[in-house]
Amino acid sequence: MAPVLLTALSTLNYRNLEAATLSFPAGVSGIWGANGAGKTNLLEAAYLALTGLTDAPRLEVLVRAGEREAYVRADLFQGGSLSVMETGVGRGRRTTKVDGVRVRGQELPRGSAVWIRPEDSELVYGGPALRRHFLDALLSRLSPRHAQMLTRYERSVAQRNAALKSGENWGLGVFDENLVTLGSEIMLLRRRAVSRMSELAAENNAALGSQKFLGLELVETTTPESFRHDLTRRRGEEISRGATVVGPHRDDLKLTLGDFPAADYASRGEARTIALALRKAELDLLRERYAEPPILLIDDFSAELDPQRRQFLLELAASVPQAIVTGTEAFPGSALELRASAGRFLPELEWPEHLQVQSVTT
Ligand SMILES: Nc1ncnc2c1ncn2[C@@H]1O[C@H](COP(=O)(O)OP(=O)(O)OP(=O)(O)O)[C@@H](O)[C@H]1O
Repeated sequence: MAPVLLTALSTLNYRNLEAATLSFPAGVSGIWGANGAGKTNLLEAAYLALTGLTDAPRLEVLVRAGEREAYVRADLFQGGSLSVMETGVGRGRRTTKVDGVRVRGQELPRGSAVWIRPEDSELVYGGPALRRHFLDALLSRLSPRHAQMLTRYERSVAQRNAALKSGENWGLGVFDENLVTLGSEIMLLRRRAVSRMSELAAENNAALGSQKFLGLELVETTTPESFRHDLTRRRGEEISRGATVVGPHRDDLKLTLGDFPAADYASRGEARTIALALRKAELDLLRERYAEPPILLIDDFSAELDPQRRQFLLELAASVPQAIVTGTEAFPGSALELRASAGRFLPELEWPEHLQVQSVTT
């Protein structure tokens, strides 16, 4: 099967990026430049165009200050043909098109990219919500059914919480039915995925040179069998707190390193290794599911000072059909090298002479 490739990325009014279309070859594209040049923004734009996903707290932060709408377009070579995916975002709204036809965001090919970032360490140190989000975002990309269940479950929790807050407790039974049906299925899907993910993450952690075993465990607030009973049992507490206190929306993905919880005991370096092991597990699972490795986006390679993790990233980038890697220095072995400055990305030779880095002779 032909590999999945991002052949071109276009952006307009996207954060600090100058309106442009960049072409990418197969292999590794290295993008380097000073802090604040727009390297992360470029990968974020590529990830949004490819998957429809963004972690931005509000869509309008993606729009260049002073403008009303931003636009990203990915030309994707997949399954032997080219498709054009376009996303437009503005305050609280988004439109997505594939080959000119409007689609819902979930209909984009979600297995097409994995984004590795320095802030992934927060998966270890951050709260349960971050890990739940990691797990559910991945599961939603692996299974449209999970994505659908999750949306409906979250809506049910919100409605139930509103009823609990308003004191309209007579209707809770109807919400409970929905919650138990959807929540139980989510728990089962999560259990299956975590079981495979923990094998892969442990392997990757060892491949990264860690001597300690990385364990992943789903910590559930209830089970499919006892969900209904637990809702009834804790009704008094729920009414006084105005919130649904059991269910998959309160579960955690606990990480242990050796004998200890990683969140409390892992060093910065160990946390970075765990985060990389998790992201690589994400890539492995997407590759297993879609039979094709996703496009790999690696942000700020040069922040990685540890030789073993650097080597791991180098090999990982070389192992997939296409990777785009950013850093403050050139990435070894790139098929394409672009220099970033003030939202512009050009091959070194194409920079106007007065903007080129002067070599200093002593
Ligand atoms: N909506 C926006 N409009 C205009 N500029 C923005 C917007 N959002 C972010 N920026 C600016 O984009 C610039 C580039 O940010 P980016 O995170 O991409 O830099 P970077 O090259 O990855 O830097 P670093 O190496 O420090 O990670 C920042 O200076 C930021 O202020």
